[in-house]
Amino acid sequence: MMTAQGFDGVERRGLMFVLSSPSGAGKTTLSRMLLEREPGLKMSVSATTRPMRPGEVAGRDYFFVDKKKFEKMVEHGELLEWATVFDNRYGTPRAPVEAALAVGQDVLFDIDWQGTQQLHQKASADVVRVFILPPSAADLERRLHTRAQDSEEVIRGRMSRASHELSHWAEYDYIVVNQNVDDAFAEVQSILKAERLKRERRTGLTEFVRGLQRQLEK
Ligand SMILES: Nc1ncnc2c1ncn2[C@@H]1O[C@H](COP(=O)(O)OP(=O)(O)OP(=O)(O)O)[C@@H](O)[C@H]1O
Ligand SMILES: Nc1nc2c(ncn2[C@@H]2O[C@H](COP(=O)(O)O)[C@@H](O)[C@H]2O)c(=O)[nH]1
Repeated sequence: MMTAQGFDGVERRGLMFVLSSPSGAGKTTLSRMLLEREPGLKMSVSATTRPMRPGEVAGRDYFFVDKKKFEKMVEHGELLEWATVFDNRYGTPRAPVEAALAVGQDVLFDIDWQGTQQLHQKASADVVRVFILPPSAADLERRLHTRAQDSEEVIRGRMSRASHELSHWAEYDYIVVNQNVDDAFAEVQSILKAERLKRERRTGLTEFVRGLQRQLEK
């Protein structure tokens, strides 16, 4: 049983908090804000076969591996989920996620709809799925350009896939439109806080309430 200590001292199961969106809608930005401001949350660092972008750090942003190494990870069952996205392979290393949940941390994922489906099939009760929408197609394209980390060709490819990515919005528990980043962050943070309080994952509630009753009946 994977349990976490809630901030109020009531034990609960750790949760897997997933952000998905079309490329450029703001998952990485919102993830960084969450990690800075939410204690008890750990980022799942994915493995990928895509080339490193300027400014990215191996082991922090991704584990950059070649195709052969990725295939070995799949073969050995080292990935909790994996998918091909924009012609590259991406996958979630299993061990760090299980280790974090075991010591009572929640885990944050920036993964696509295919990975989200796989996680949900494996552990639906512990997965919270949030889909981030851009306010408009023009904003999405502008954001991919201002990020200035991908070639024109890559940006065109991502824009042409955006509509297909969007088509999976209804598979998610929550939808956040990222117009103003502070507003979107506040919404995502509220979702996390509320999900942490859900009765079903607060395994220590029965004991906590019994304790209260004992005190009241003295
Ligand atoms: N609300 C916002 N308003 C304006 N710019 C934003 C907003 N949110 C994020 N951005 C900017 O948009 C760009 C893309 O954001 P980000 O890298 O977070 O997207 P992403 O969804 O993680 O993309 P990818 O899936 O390609 O990794 C970044 O330059 C980021 O600073
Ligand atoms: N199924 C998975 N999808 C992943 C994983 N890590 C990242 N992603 C998604 O890939 C695209 C592109 O990411 P980028 O960093 O190249 O812009 C984006 O939608 C990510 O959410 C993963 O481990 N599994």
